[in-house]
Amino acid sequence: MNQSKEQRILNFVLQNAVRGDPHSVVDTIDKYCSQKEWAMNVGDEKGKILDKTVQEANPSVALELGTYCGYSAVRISRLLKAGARLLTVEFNPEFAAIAKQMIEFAGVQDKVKLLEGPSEEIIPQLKKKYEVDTLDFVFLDHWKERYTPDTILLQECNLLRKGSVLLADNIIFPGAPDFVNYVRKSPHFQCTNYPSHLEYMQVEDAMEKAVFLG
Ligand SMILES: Cc1ncccc1-c1cc(O)c2nc[nH]c(=O)c2c1
Ligand SMILES: [Mg+2]
Repeated sequence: MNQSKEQRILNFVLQNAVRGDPHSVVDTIDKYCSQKEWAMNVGDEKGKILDKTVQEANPSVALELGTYCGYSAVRISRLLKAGARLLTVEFNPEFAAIAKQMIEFAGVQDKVKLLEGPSEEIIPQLKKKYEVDTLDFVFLDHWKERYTPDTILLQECNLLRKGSVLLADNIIFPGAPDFVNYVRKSPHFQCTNYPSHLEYMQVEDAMEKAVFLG
């Protein structure tokens, strides 16, 4: 039966990237998705905003909602200090299987824990089952309808501390207007907007950073 787009992306990486080199995996996915088949990786332009935000936060424990093929999990984990870890959540089992192989090929499997299931089920398990105290950084890149409920759930589960950094993708396209309204109106968040473009396209998009104030 014919391959999925995600399997074709993985195969291209396995054949063209350097095993154990996260930079080459990220660059190779960008090459494939800009030249051959579009895919919803955060991409290099927004990826540079992600990089700067991660470096600034310098997290010990980071959470990603929406793993997809593992592009941003590899991109984030290559910036983590020794001993720091990334938990990444993926609902779609096909995507999770691809991402697992992508993460292992990149050689970042010791920094990244891939959790398969719905974010609303996994978030309440983070403290007890995954030994998380609080989260230093959260990348929201799963489904726009879940951005606000999951941000509220993170607070209800006491997973945020003063200074925890949330960064959300796709604020303009596909768009997450309720999330933007929620964090910008909330006295508990200090927000910054980063205009950019949809990955691999000349369509406008943006990222929103929301720092938890406690
Ligand atoms: C799929 C798609 N088609 C046209 C325009 C944008 C998208 C798109 C782009 C993204 O970066 C996404 N990130 C996380 N989750 C998504 O569902 C998603 C969808
Ligand atoms: Mg996205």
